[in-house]
Amino acid sequence: MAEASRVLQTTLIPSFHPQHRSPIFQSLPLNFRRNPIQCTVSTSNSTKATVPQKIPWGCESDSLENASALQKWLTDSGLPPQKMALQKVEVGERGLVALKNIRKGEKLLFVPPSLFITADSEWTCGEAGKVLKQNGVPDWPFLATYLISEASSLESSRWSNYISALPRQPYSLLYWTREELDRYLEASQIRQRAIERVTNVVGTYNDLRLRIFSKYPALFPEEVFNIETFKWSFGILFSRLVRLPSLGGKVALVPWADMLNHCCEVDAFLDYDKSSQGVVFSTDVSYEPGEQVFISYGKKSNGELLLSYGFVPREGTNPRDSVELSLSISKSDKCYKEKLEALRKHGLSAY
Ligand SMILES: C[S@@+](CC[C@H](N)C(=O)[O-])C[C@H]1O[C@@H](n2cnc3c(N)ncnc32)[C@H](O)[C@@H]1O
Repeated sequence: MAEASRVLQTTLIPSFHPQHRSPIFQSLPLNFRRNPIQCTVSTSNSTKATVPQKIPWGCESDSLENASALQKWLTDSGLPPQKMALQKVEVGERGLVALKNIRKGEKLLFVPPSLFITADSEWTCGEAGKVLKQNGVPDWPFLATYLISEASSLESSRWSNYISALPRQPYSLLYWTREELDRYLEASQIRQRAIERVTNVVGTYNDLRLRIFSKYPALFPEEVFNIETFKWSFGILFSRLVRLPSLGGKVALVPWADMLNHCCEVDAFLDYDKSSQGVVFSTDVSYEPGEQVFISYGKKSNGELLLSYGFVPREGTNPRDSVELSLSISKSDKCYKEKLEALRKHGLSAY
């Protein structure tokens, strides 16, 4: 058997039929099919009674209640004056909106490194950070644990204003039940990747619990470090962590920059700018006051956007949307060689 896969320009995620919506979808506006589909479903009911069901920090995903405190803290912490403000928006619920005219090609943001959250950031609970380092915990689980630790430190954490403005439940496939993954992603290869992602997050948490948390219960109490808080922190990382090519691919949470929503039609990417020493992006379109400013999260299909960021762009607006199809040719096929050659001519790999 020779197999080849090809990326075709088509819609990846089957549309959600209102009759098949789970409770969260039922609360969406009636015109939800015209808007990007935001995807968060109920949390699992397998948690123990001692474990809190709701994350006690952060805010509702469309809430501006902590926005002014966030903006003040950012300014006090060295963020230069901005041409954008955090506001409610039509695409992405909250986002950055132009306050002044913004020219095409203009550099924006300038978030200084002192505001980045990385694996090198200082812990409010230094002992906990030391234990994770001693155990060689890799960046992602390290940062996920760091975020929970800082969130639970409340006002003592230097990130408290930032964490208070993060969504209490990020839009993420991590909150979908297995039944929902099976039902809504039935025809999509994203289904398998989503199942693997959920399994990895649960496995990572279990591994940390067995190897580290259970040995240091005073530093990592289960009421704080549990699967619900890990789903939250991984959901935040998946949807907000940026890779900075100019810093050797370092990953960081960059407060303020992470308030920018994605648009499939722009080509503007976050990166560290060595000359201004901050995270910036250059716009590739101009904006007038009141317009939402967008960046690109990458040239991703709808399925990939759903997998990482928990949303699907409005139907027909993603020129990068694609689906993988497997083609096969039987070796006993009389024209096996010719067909293989024809595939190769079209740039398709075969094995
Ligand atoms: C980096 S955050 C952007 C800021 C976010 N809107 C907020 O209020 O915190 C990424 C999240 O924003 C939302 N988002 C970004 N771009 C979007 C879009 N084009 N359509 C719908 N939601 C979007 C998704 O919930 C995604 O997980």
